[in-house]
Amino acid sequence: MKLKIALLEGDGIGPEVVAQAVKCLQAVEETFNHQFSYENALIGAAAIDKKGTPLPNDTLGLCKKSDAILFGAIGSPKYDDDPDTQVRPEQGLLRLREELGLFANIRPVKVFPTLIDRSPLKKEIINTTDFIIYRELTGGIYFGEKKLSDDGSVASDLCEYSEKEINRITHLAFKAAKTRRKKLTLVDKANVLESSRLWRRVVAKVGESYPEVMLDFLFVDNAAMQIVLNPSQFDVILTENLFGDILSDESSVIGGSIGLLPSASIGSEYAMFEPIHGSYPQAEGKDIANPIACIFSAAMLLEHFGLKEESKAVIRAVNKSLKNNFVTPDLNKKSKYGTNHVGDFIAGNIVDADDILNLNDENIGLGKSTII
Ligand SMILES: NC(=O)c1ccc[n+]([C@@H]2O[C@H](COP(=O)([O-])OP(=O)(O)OC[C@H]3O[C@@H](n4cnc5c(N)ncnc54)[C@H](O)[C@@H]3O)[C@@H](O)[C@H]2O)c1
Ligand SMILES: CC(C)[C@H](C(=O)O)[C@@H](O)C(=O)O
Ligand SMILES: [Mg+2]
Repeated sequence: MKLKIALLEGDGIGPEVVAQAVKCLQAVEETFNHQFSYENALIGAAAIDKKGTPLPNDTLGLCKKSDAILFGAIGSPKYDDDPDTQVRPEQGLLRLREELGLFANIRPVKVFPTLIDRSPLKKEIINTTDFIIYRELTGGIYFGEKKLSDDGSVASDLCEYSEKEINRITHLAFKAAKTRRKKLTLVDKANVLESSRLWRRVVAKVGESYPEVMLDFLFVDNAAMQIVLNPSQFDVILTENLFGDILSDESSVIGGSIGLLPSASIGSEYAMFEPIHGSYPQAEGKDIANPIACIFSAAMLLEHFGLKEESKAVIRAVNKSLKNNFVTPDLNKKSKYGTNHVGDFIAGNIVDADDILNLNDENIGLGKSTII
């Protein structure tokens, strides 16, 4: 297959983790005889520094003419520490999601058996965790009107949702639940927020078309507790933009590191693949960032294009690195392996299943049916 992939490395550890994911994609090309082409473009603080804007037009243009986008991370302390700055790296990512209509952000959360002792949570609580968060990505408080009074003493961010926005992601989440354990939990704050009450009405209505899926509702404060108390109760979590952002970082604790969690941002025309973590500026240039979230994002990219064996081969190679303790320091403080070594190991172990004897593939995958 031929694929044109836009690489948006961004800031901080972004370029380092994207480089490892590209090594893996190149290994997939060789092993499975595909032809992927890669083109880089600027985004975030790197784009502000060079072009004065966090999403230059040529970056957006490249994304629109590519088959898929692989994104690293954006953000820099230079902007985080200055609340008065008008131009911020994060605006680049948000505008990109909006311009490309990437309304569904799919974040699988799974515990890898080899890492079970790395989690700060007890083994018996986390060992059967396998859920997936469907986070609405182009609406809500992120995109509502922002106001600051003239004297700067009052500020507001509007949280607005339309039936249409809720409908389209809800259908995707129900379809995913149908192929999994057939349970969908809507996380909201319907006891307080009008927008959450609209979510409940719309989701309940859409649910009538998916009678085989059990639908339940959870308030977000309770959900934040349940995720660490009893994560295996969840199958598909559907939620709005801000709640999904927060709950997914929380969920990453279950698996042992945020450096493991990938995501796919999907719309009706475009698809982008992005780790859930940020630019981790403290680690920039130190060769310590975990590249697996970005490598798994590349695996989701492959799965998105129906390259299932290829995606599995990447995940199998990651599993091998975890099993052999070939990991970055976030997973083992004493580890002497860095971002590059781990990336090389994983890329070097991407093989076609046909070439493996006694293949035990039971535990391969980022969980049940991550992409639909
Ligand atoms: N999608 C994105 O690009 C994205 C996501 C979140 C935050 N950000 C931005 O990133 C910057 C830093 O934000 P932050 O510190 O709140 O979040 P962060 O995700 O960058 O880092 C938080 C912590 O998570 C851990 N971590 C993150 N990525 C890791 C990796 N690959 N390997 C090992 N450990 C990892 C580190 O302990 C780190 O201190 C900010 O400017 C923020 O706006 C960007
Ligand atoms: C950087 C920020 C805009 C972004 C978000 O809040 O969506 C990040 O936290 C994420 O999870 O991708
Ligand atoms: Mg986030």
